[in-house]
Amino acid sequence: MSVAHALPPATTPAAPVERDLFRGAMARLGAAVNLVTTDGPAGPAGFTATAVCSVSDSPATLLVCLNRGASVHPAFSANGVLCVNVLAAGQQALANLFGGKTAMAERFAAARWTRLATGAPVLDGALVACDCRIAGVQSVGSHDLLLCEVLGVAEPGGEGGLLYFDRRYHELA
Ligand SMILES: NC(=O)c1ccc[n+]([C@@H]2O[C@H](COP(=O)([O-])OP(=O)(O)OC[C@H]3O[C@@H](n4cnc5c(N)ncnc54)[C@H](O)[C@@H]3O)[C@@H](O)[C@H]2O)c1
Ligand SMILES: Cc1cc2c(cc1C)N(C[C@H](O)[C@H](O)[C@H](O)COP(=O)(O)O)c1[nH]c(=O)[nH]c(=O)c1N2
Repeated sequence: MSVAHALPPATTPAAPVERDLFRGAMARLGAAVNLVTTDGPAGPAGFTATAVCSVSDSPATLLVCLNRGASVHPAFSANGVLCVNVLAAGQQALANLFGGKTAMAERFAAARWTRLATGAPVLDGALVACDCRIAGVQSVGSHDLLLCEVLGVAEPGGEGGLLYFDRRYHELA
């Protein structure tokens, strides 16, 4: 039997699905949890992000999706640099702090930080940190897609992974 005969006929939906259906689908797409930080003329800022992925290894490029309505958005635009701190097992409290409506000083006071070349904060105990320059930005719907050139990588000492799946955190050994 050919592959075509094994598949039902295609349909062509007229429009994107509604928001809650989409979010329910995305809740089943597990992802790493990251603190994305910045510093520079607009001062320090940081937020929790799961919408982060690898784009290209030459040049080394990451994608970070940032809601334009987030309080941190102007700081990332003005500073032009960021660090993707991939969280390790046990760092759920930091993920909640940087994902809520908490004041920026309180977010950064909860952990220890160093810096690499760009000056964006590097989280002590992260699994890995990618120090980046924002090389391009494209707006899609509610979010800005930040295309980030990776200028440096550090391993700040964390062990074990942290995933966000089914609206909960899960630790990986
Ligand atoms: N990509 C994002 O912007 C994103 C991702 C995860 C969580 N969040 C924030 O955290 C809150 C709690 O999330 P939850 O997973 O517990 O439940 P939820 O039902 O609000 O979201 C389920 C999933 O949908 C996706 N999602 C949520 N809000 C989105 C948005 N504005 N744009 C694109 N994708 C989105 C994410 O993959 C999320 O894990 C969300 O309401 C949102 O404010 C945002
Ligand atoms: C687990 C999880 C994952 C994400 C988020 C939250 C949480 C809890 N948030 C929301 C984001 O962290 C939040 O909007 C920021 O903290 C900014 O909040 P304020 O606008 O400063 O209150 C988020 N926002 C975003 O723009 N892109 C993303 O990928 C994610 N991912």
